[in-house]
Amino acid sequence: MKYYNCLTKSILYRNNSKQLRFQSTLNHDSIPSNTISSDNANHAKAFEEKWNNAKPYEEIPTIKLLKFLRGFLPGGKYSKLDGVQMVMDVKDECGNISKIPGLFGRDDAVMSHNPDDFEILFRNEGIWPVRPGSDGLAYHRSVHRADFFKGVEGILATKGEKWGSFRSMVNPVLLQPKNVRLYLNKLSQVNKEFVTRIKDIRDPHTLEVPKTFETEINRWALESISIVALNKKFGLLTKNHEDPEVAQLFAWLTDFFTYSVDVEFKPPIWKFVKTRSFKRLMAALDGITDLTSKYVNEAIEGLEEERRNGVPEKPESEQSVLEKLAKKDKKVAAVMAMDMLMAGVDTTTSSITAWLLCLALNPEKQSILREEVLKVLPHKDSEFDEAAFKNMPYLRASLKEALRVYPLFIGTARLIANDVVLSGYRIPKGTQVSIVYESLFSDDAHYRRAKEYLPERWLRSTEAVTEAGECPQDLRSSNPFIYFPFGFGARSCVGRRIAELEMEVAVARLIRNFYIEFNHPTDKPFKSLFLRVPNIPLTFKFIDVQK
Ligand code: HEM
Repeated sequence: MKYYNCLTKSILYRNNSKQLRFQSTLNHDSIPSNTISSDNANHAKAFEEKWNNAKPYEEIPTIKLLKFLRGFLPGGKYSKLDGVQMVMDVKDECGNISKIPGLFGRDDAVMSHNPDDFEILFRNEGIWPVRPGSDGLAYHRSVHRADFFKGVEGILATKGEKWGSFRSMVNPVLLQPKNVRLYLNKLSQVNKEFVTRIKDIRDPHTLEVPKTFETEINRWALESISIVALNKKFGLLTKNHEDPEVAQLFAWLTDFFTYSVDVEFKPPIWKFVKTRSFKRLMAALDGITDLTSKYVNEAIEGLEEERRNGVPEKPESEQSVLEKLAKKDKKVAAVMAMDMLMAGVDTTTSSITAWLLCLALNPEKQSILREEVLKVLPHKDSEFDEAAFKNMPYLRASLKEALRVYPLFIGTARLIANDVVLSGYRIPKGTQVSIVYESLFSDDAHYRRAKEYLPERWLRSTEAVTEAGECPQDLRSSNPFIYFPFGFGARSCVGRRIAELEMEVAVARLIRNFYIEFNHPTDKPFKSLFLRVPNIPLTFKFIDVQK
């Protein structure tokens, strides 16, 4: 009986997600035009009614301008809060939808915690969606270092058609699973080195790694992304782990995320007076630009020298993202490689930390994962077979669940491209709307047993997966518009496939080699800068798996 219940729910769930995909790629050309016009007319009428019945924009609960401003002064209530705490404080005061007053020339921003609004926002993000919140980076690239970035400001900082042409060039290289899997073996090599490094640095008695393990994960992350972006090995997990240039790069990346919070979320005084945070942000971005462009130039020169020396072009499977894109446009290739180095270190560091913590704190789930890994990696140093690697549902599910338990970002934002009604209020076209999903992830109203780490939620199984007879569908949210850790739509994370592959290859190798434990307090394991970063010493215990 349980089997049939699960089967039916599974079919319903799949239909639901198919519908979601269909709607998002809806091609009106394939629908008879008379259907479109009558559908459009009905839709317009229904919307007009909804709009007329909605409450005016001005009535959205808000915090009075002066009170809000005072909150940021020394001793004010926001002055000591991090980004997430501030967002939650506003939610406590105003409810599920609120309006953050615009200050110093910045527009008001609407913030919604209501999942019914999320779908409406994404359906109305327009052809070239704009995600606000990168003003500092955009200023750096279009004004401060216009000399360098002129005309090619990169994905993170560009808007409109220019962003569209950039993205359409990099999507086929970065997002196609076929292209990404080409890096499987190279990444596997990095992770064998990671295993050796862990054995070298762990305490021989306690088997715990030092408090500085976060830096080792940073090194793993940069080593992994530079293999993909530049086809370059820094050797950070072997002989070059103390590379001073790379240590400086990590410091600049930390500054980038730290000072971005002040520049993007606090009153933008920097638009009038260059504040200390603004100057430090520009300095960090200057450093990142100069160093990553040095790496990119070295990689391009290396390629050109090979050509000059008559070395035949490498097969697709050997080429880096830089090499593939350079064939289309050299400058785009260089800026994209820089974006990847900027966006691909702290993101994967925090996410793999989250995953390792979840597995360490849930040894029974770790054992299930190890069983699956043993089939694909029968020996500790076995290589990944692509077909077998594709068939690792528990690995994939356990990553998805880790990103639910400890999400990297608390939400995302868009400039809305049409008039819409959100949570019963009229929101005019052009308004900045942030959606915050993080508190929904840990809410039992949306996820049964929300506080528990249950990778089973994300399995496709048609059988009951828990002792209580629950199927995966019971454990997932019935609203498909709640869970999107990599964002949604055309402006979603371009590095998603790479990030997933890097982390999956790493965790499979680590779990094959070690039983992982964490025997220290984990009350607040992450703090919020621009993104979540580890907040505790990552003293994992790595015990060798014997066979
Ligand atoms: C687990 C790791 C990662 C997570 C959870 C993550 C998540 C995200 C999210 C939520 C967004 C915003 C999406 C939206 O607004 O709809 C984003 C954008 C982006 N991510 Fe990632 N990311 C990760 C790793 C990476 C990596 C490794 C790269 C480098 C290749 C990368 C490059 C980017 C870029 C360039 C954008 C901007 C895309 C655009 O605006 O068109 N990310 N990411």
